[in-house]
Amino acid sequence: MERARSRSSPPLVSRTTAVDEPAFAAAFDVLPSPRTTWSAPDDALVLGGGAAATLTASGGDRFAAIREAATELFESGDVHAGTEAARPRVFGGFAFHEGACDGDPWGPFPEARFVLPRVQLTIADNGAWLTVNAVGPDADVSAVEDRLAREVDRFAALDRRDSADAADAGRPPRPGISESRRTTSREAWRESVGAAVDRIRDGDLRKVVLAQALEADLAADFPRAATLERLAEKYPDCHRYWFEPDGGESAFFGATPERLVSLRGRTVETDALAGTTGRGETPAEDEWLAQELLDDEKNVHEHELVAETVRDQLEPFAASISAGERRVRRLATVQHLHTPITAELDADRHVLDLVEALHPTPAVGGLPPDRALATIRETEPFDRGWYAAPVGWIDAAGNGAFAVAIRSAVASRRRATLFAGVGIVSDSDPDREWDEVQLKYRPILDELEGDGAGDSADR
Ligand SMILES: C=C(O[C@H]1C=CC=C(C(=O)O)[C@@H]1O)C(=O)O
Repeated sequence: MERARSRSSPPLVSRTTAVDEPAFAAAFDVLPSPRTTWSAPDDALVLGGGAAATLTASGGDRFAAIREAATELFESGDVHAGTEAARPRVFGGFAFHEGACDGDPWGPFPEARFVLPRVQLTIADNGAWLTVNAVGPDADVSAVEDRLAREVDRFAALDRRDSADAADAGRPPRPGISESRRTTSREAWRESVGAAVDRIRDGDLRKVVLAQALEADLAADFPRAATLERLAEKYPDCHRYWFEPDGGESAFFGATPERLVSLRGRTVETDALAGTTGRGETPAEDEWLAQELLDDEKNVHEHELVAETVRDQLEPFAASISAGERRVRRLATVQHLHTPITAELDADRHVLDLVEALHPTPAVGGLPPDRALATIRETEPFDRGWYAAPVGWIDAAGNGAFAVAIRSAVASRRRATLFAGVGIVSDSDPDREWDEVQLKYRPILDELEGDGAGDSADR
């Protein structure tokens, strides 16, 4: 089993200065690969370019290995961050399970990979900040300060942030899809959902989340920055992420409504999110669908299995746990049942202890976890890679925030592979679950299909 390794060793030097906010696309395009973006509803937007340090790991102990490597990286630092949001953080993610990155399109993705950006633009409530980080032999204070001065000049020459309308007018169009292939035919889907339902009715399983993948050939080059901007406008209250492995040929990205866990000090916030319906054509229809979802036994059962399990998994770490009221979370393309859960820890912990304990929640795995995972591996004819796995950041104090990487895809210049899944319980109907998968492709598919599109891939 590979151990986590840092390609450089501490100490770390980090310098930050305030800058005028550039246009997102201009900043994204000027940053070197590997690029990272991270944005959460209650967090700053971060754009990272290059790697001052890269932590990778694989195997069953990948969470512990990354925790150790991050702790070592942050052990000794000479940091002038200027603002909290620009403090050194490593950004990245994990594979769904061991061996999940073996097949296409996951070749360039390790089973765990976190990057301390070399150059980082942070856009926070208190302004825009530019940071240069260096680790090991590069960690010379005057070299870092010189590099920061050069980066400040480079960023000062970029276009300023436009109004949303002006930015939209200047963006490349959506690429369009010339051809698409599914991993799973409707017939194969009916069979595997039917088999899962039988196992649930026999008492062998309680729930399993089965997913599909959709590979789309793009009719034009994938417009990376424009896609991220459009997702930000359409999904402002989702976690949005972009991770490039080495080489920058492809990237894993998405806009997920599901937080896995955030830890600040001893305060934990997490969500149970499961149970889905569509959006209505009118506000009244939306309300009707939301009420139907709240009253629907199958969806409430599917949701409660997640909420209960998240509470149970936090229990060993917590001095107290409280769950909010179950309600409907409305997104641009779907509505979900949502229960916010908070806890106070009984001792200091690293965020990765919680990530490891919670992943995979039954919103993306199932119950009992081992049997559900075995069912997923036997049933799904593709590798999940980082789909439905934890993505997020870690800081020097062991705080962090992780989201569940759903509503996601891997994209290269002319191809994208999209992933989406559904929770199967005893009264799941294969055709309704099929339709729900198609709804869950929408956030990414909407950004790929051409604007005039007769090229829809998911009907
Ligand atoms: C597994 C996915 O969604 C999960 C999150 C919210 C609702 C879900 C559901 O209702 O089935 C899924 O558990 C996905 O979008 O790929």
